Amino acid sequence: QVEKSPVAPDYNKLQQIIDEAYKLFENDSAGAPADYIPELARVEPDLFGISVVTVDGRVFSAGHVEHCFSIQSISKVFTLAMVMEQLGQQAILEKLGAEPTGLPFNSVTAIEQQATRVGNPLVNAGAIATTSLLEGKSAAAKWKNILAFYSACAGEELELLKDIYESEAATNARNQAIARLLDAYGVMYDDPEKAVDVYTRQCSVGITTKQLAAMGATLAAGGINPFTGVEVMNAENIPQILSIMLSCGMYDYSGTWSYLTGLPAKSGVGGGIVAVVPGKGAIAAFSPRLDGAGNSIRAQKAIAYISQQLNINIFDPQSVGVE
Ligand SMILES: NC(=O)CC[C@H](N)C(=O)O
Repeated sequence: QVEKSPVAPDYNKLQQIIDEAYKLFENDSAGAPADYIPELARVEPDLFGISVVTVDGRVFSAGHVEHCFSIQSISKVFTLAMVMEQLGQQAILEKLGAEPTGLPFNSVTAIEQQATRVGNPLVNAGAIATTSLLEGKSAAAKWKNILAFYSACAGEELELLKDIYESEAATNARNQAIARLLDAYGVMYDDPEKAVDVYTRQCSVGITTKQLAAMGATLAAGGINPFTGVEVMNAENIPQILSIMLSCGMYDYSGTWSYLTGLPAKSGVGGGIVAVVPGKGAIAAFSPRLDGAGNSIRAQKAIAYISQQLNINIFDPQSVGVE
């Protein structure tokens, strides 16, 4: 039986584990970058970065952590946080739901099957519906609020990656079809075209692994950004947000991910993944090559390795993190 004591975390060991994860998976070239968005297919596939940000604002990194990549589906978590704040937890459950679809993130079949049509806010249908629920006078006002909120969560000013946005906007017929189908079912709460445009913009926000880890650490810290100390979201909503991340955040691989890591996480087809360790911090990783579900392969492996080495798993009553 290993003795666990509430001693100060060993930050040297944490850095060492991150370096090990980088070295272990550095030469792993399995998978392929997303190519249904032309600009994503042009990203350098060998990029690989890992960052950990703690709730008290310490940063630990390895690899290409300066590279700015598109946040993609990870944005869905933060727009959900905004809408939950505006409409409350019950409205999220009723209008969007919290059920994993068990189907790919852009599934139309899921819309036909799910009671709420969208299933949950972390698949494309649910995320476009979430964006359509956002309060705001115009699409431009909603987008401005989204960018400001994401920036507050990162603790730094974030920007739109124009090339990604234009490329995705020119090829997002499927998301437009999803929005129109939701409209036909009465679960689209703004003009479908405008909602898809705002959604496409939110997916095209550029972030580094450090900024992504800071966004996750804000969730871990009860809504307080660890760098700025600003309270950016309501702490009361965070258990519900993390619950949806755990059951739906890794697309139709969420069950296996939960089984392997016991950590709420969210991935994006840009190659980023962030895993949240409540009360402690967040682990973010980025690498463009994806598996069949759309999750970055090296980012998954790095986060799983780090969390296992640190003995962090929300279902483990002994889990105390770094010792
Ligand atoms: N899984 C993802 O990251 C998908 C996001 C992407 N913008 C899309 O709508 O297809």
